[in-house]
Amino acid sequence: MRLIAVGRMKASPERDLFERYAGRIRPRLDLTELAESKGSAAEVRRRDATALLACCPANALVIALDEGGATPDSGELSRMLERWTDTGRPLHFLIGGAEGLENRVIDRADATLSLGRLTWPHMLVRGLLAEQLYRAQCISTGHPYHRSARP
Ligand SMILES: C[S@@+](CC[C@H](N)C(=O)[O-])C[C@H]1O[C@@H](n2cnc3c(N)ncnc32)[C@H](O)[C@@H]1O
Repeated sequence: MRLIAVGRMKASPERDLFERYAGRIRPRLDLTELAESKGSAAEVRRRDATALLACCPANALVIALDEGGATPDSGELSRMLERWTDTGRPLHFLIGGAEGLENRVIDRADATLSLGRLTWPHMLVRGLLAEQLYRAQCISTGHPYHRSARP
């Protein structure tokens, strides 16, 4: 599994959060960081989109992180992750930069995923995603990390 994200993360609490959970995911979640683009908002979105898409091979199953994407609960995400994994295609998760994702990225994506309607800082989204992927795997394997009080 690969995460492709705009921006280079310095040593920070956000980086610690990402590494804590990314290190627990199997197979590991590899990170590709892209340099922040410069220019107008539209140029930044276009350059980010070009760079993100260039990292996705034709056979990749692309999941774009976007506020307007699908909003599964953790159990549903667990089942989605199982289905994506079962395709045998390499999973590529994409996180945009400060200007968000151009429509080209959404159009290429096989799925979109929202972490809620609130806009999160893109560096924090990495850690949130890694935690949810780890949680999804724990649900699939019955690991007690995930506790659900709901049916
Ligand atoms: C700071 S946000 C960009 C906000 C931008 N104004 C927009 O409308 O997309 C940077 C990136 O973080 C991710 N992101 C932020 N909040 C998110 C959320 N609630 N769900 C999923 N992804 C999110 C998306 O990939 C987004 O492109």
